[in-house]
Amino acid sequence: MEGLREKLHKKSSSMSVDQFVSIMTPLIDLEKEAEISASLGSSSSRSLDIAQKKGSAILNLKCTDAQTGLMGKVLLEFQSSKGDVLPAHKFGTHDVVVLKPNKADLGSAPLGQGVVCRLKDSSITVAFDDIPEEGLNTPLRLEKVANEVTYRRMKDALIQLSKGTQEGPAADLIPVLFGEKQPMHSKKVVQFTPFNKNLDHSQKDAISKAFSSKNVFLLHGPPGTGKTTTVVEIILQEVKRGSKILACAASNIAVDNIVERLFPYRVKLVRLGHPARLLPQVLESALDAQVLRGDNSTLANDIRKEMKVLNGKLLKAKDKNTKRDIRKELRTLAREERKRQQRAVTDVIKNADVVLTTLTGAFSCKLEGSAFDLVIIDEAAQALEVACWIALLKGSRCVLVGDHLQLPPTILSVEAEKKGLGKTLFERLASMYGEEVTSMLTVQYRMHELIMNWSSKELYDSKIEAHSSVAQHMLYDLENATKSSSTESTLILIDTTGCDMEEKKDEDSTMNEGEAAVTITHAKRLVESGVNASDIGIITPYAAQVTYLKMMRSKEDSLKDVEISTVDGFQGREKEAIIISMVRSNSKKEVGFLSDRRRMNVAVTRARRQCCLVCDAETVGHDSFLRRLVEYFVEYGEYLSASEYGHE
Ligand SMILES: Nc1ncnc2c1ncn2[C@@H]1O[C@H](COP(=O)(O)OP(=O)(O)OP(=O)(O)O)[C@@H](O)[C@H]1O
Repeated sequence: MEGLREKLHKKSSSMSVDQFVSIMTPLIDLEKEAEISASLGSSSSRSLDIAQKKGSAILNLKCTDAQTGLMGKVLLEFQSSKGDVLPAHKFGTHDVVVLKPNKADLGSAPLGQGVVCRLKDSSITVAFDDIPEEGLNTPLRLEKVANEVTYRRMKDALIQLSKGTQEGPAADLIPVLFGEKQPMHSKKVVQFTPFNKNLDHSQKDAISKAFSSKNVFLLHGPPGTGKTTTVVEIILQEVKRGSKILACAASNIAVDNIVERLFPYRVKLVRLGHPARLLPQVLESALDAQVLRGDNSTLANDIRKEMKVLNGKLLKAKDKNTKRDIRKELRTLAREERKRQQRAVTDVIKNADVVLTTLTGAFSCKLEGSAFDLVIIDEAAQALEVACWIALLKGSRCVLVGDHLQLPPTILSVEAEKKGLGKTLFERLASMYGEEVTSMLTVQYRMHELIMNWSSKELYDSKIEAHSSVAQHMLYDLENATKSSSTESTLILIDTTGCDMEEKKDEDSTMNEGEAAVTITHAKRLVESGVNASDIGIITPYAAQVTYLKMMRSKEDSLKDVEISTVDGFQGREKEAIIISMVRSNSKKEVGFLSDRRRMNVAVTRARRQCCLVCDAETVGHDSFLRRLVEYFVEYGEYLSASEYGHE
């Protein structure tokens, strides 16, 4: 019998479709407004210098390279006119940007619009559909534009959702995801012969549970436990059983990751999406590439050639009747060409067993009318629930993959955040149905067990175990690395308490110069002990500290390949050695958003062999969760005072 507590809990997490649609619709608008005002709207009266400071424009650029690639796209590379590191900015790969002459007014027409496809410290590469006709030899600027398409698609999905309860492929799934009907499973334990012979017991258990679920299954994957490995096996097994699958993730990189891992198994798959957003190694499986290879596409091409000849004849023709006949023929050919093109696209999608795309990409008109037996959503705990619905509406069964104990999606609008836009479907279902629909992966393949144990105890009921291949691995076991005072410990705490290293406010962020110096010194010592700079990551919760650390890194040649990022920006990644700069150090003992358990969970679990925490133990220790973290490092690691790192 279900207890009262469970019932109450379910009730608080469930709401009707109509409630969901009416709560979310205005929140999507709020978030769109927030994104527009964070980027550069044409009506913005702010000056360009402020825009650059805010990171939404990069001024004084020169075009340093032009190449064609990506199925006819033009790739232009830009560098700062002075040739140094680009100023701090908020541009990310896949962002939509416009190119303008540096001096042009804010609201002026752009030379072109494109998608960022590569970012380095000193250059940014953008993919344009066509090469801008002029102006490339003059000083230029790039502006970030809000991606309004995403919001439009989410709102359309909400409209479809409110209509779709009675009809459509997801008609039986929707009531289960809103708590109106119970999830169903087949009683039989499903046996299967794995394609991947190395699967561990928790991965196999999760996969058979996924097979027996008739509507929804949550694959809970704590850091390093092989979520993608498990997703790939689920896809392979489902294809073997004859299912047609839509596999999505919030980010392009996660989608490409699955595509790459499916390649060796020769699955019939197609990847939908803008070529500039795809990894080069998966371009061959892109829809555009497959359409170009199809018979219908060749026919469409022949028709276009014929039309060109007819257009030539039309220009020369004098007689009225001849002209009329040619026009008629052209119209027929144009219709035929369109039909062939569409058929080429439909053929590719119809023949594929697995269609892969981002969640917003699942809205593509190319999938209109397609229904899937299974929708798989990776990174589901990092995606807006509304975005998940774009994909979910196309299937009758779903598998959601993620970890709600890591960071949720970033919400720009404070109000939308407060009103629940950031609450994910994964989290909602996990609290509504719990173990009934969930399996957690429990063997991890990334971290030394000392790094893992803290996270396992604090967040995963001590259920995670380290695989023997990583449980004891040390930094000095890496090729070229030597055993030294810097490499011999798995956990290091460098305490800045009493070292006069106070934090400093910087506009809407916080930084700590003293702590940055200590952090850089530790990175240098690791490199001196033979650790590759590219195996080291420096992460910090604060954007201003990232900028300051990058500036310091630019003065140290040996640290060129050390990656520096916010914690949020490093989710999903890993490095052999991670140095965390916690920044907060103040007499009021304020710790701000450091106290979010999920953020520190992500930070610590990025490290494979060494995790070094640089912090003011007295300030951060004011928060009980952070105090336990510091105490853990003191007990199981090496404790050092920042004063030992001061003068290098
Ligand atoms: N059963 C297994 N046996 C051996 N190695 C495994 C197994 N499962 C996963 N791994 C290894 O663990 C690492 C992480 O796995 P994978 O790439 O599937 O996870 P991910 O989804 O990228 O990461 P995370 O689990 O952190 O989300 C990979 O190097 C993978 O080869």
